[in-house]
Amino acid sequence: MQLLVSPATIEEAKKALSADIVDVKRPEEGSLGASFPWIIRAIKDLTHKPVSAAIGDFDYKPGGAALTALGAAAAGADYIKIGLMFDGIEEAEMLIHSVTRAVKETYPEKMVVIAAYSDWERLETISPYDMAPLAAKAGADISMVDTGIKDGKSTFEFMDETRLVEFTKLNQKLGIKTALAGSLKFEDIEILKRINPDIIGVRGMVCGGDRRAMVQEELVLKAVSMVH
Ligand SMILES: O=C[C@H](O)COP(=O)(O)O
Repeated sequence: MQLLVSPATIEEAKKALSADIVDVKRPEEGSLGASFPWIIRAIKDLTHKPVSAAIGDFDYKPGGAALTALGAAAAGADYIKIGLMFDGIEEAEMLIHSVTRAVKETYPEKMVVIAAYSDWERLETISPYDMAPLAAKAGADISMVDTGIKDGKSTFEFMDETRLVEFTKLNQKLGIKTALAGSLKFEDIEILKRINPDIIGVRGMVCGGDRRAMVQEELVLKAVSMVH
């Protein structure tokens, strides 16, 4: 299991370099809010670790999503991560295909991460179970869940251990990796190890519990030591 930590600034990224993957995002713009290309590039220049970039909680706009994905890849992101903030299988298929093609045509080695939300029922968006086969079919690399509304409620409040194991196994069967996130806490790490996704993603945990605060280096080190 790898640890992905989401800093919002270059200063925070310097405190997150012990994570396995450094994930650049702009929390003010949403759960998977996109940052600026110059921030992604500057963070990429800080480290040899893989850098991930969130590109937004997207409405059904496949053209905009594809161009944004290519922009994040060109800025240096090794993982390009998009959230599906809409419903509809055909729409999701079109958007996932467009984003994956946009990245892979120019950067076949880069990873495409498709996220659906653990709180999809309250958001009325596509479920992670419906998203996963579409991500696998399009040739994306990682199927992810995160909370779409960041109100302190954790993914575990919407998907219990059984449902997260089901999601992880579905991805394994489809030949795609699994990432889990959404207000995860230190005390969840043992359960997460049992579920055994490929990646867990955190921000609030390493900000002292409040994702609007700053990433703290000692909490990143604590998370790294607990995960590995
Ligand atoms: O990709 C990971 C997310 O940034 C998780 O953020 P959070 O732990 O504050 O919910």
